[in-house]
Amino acid sequence: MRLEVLGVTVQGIISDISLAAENEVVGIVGPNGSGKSTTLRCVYRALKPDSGAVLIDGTNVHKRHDLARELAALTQESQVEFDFTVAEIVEMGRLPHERSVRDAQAVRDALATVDITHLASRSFLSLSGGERQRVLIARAIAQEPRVLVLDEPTNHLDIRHQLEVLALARGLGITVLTVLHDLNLAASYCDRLCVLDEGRLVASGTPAEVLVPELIAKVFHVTAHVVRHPTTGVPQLLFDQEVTP
Ligand SMILES: Nc1ncnc2c1ncn2[C@@H]1O[C@H](COP(=O)(O)OP(=O)(O)OP(=O)(O)O)[C@@H](O)[C@H]1O
Repeated sequence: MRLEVLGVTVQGIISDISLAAENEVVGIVGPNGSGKSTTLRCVYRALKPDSGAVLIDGTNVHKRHDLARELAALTQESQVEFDFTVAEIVEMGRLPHERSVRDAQAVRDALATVDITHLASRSFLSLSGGERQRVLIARAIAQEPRVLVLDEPTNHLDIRHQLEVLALARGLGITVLTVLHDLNLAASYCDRLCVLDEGRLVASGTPAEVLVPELIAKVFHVTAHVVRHPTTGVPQLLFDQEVTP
C-alpha cells in the first residue's frame, strides 16, 4: 500500500512535512523534540493535522473506514493498563478482522515470530520492558496490516532483539514507517530515511545519501565519521566524544 504524508502541519510542532512509502521501510530520524512522534500520530490518526493530509492508496486516512484493519501502530502510547495475558493481548490484534479460522493461526504465528510463545500464558504486567515491547509488536503483526507504523520499536530491547525486530519488519514486505533513534540501525534496515529538525523535514533519501557528516553535525550537533559495514557495505557512523555547540 502507498502511504503519503502531504504537507502536514500541526501548529507550533511540525511544518509542511511530506514523505511517502510504498512496500518499503522508511525511517524517520531526528533529535528529541523534532516532531517524529507527532508526524506518526497524524499517520495513525491520533492527531488531525491543521493542514495537509495523510493518504493511504490515495484516500485520506480520516475517510478510510478500513484503517483499523489495514494499519497497525506500535506507539509511545501503546500501553496496557489491565492485567491481560500475553495471548489475550496478541489476540486483540485480530479484533479489527471478522472472526475466522485464521485468527488462532495468526496469533500463534505472531507469538512464534517474536519469540514469545513461552510467555503466552504470562500476565503482561509481570513482564520486563523488552518482553512487553515484543508482545506489542506481536499484537501488531497478528493484525496482518498492510501498513505498519512503529515509534521507536527497539525501545527496551537487547541488541539481538533489536536486530530481530527490524529484520522482521523488513521481512514483512509491507509499507513500514518507523521512528528510530539509532542511526546505525536506521542505516541498516531502512530503504530510505527522512530527517526532521525543529519540526521540519531537512533531508530525505537513501541512508548513504542522508547520513553524511555535514548533515549529522548540523542536525545532531555531533561529529560523525562514515565507515562501511565490513560485511553488508551499508554506511555506519562512528561518533567523536565531543559534542558541537
Ligand atoms: N500536545 C502537545 N502540546 C504541546 N506541545 C507538544 C504536544 N505534543 C508534542 N509537543 C511538543 O512538540 C515537540 C515535538 O514532539 P514529538 O513528540 O513529536 O517529538 P519527537 O521527535 O518524537 O521527540 P523524542 O525523540 O523526544 O521522542 C516537542 O517539543 C513536544 O514537547
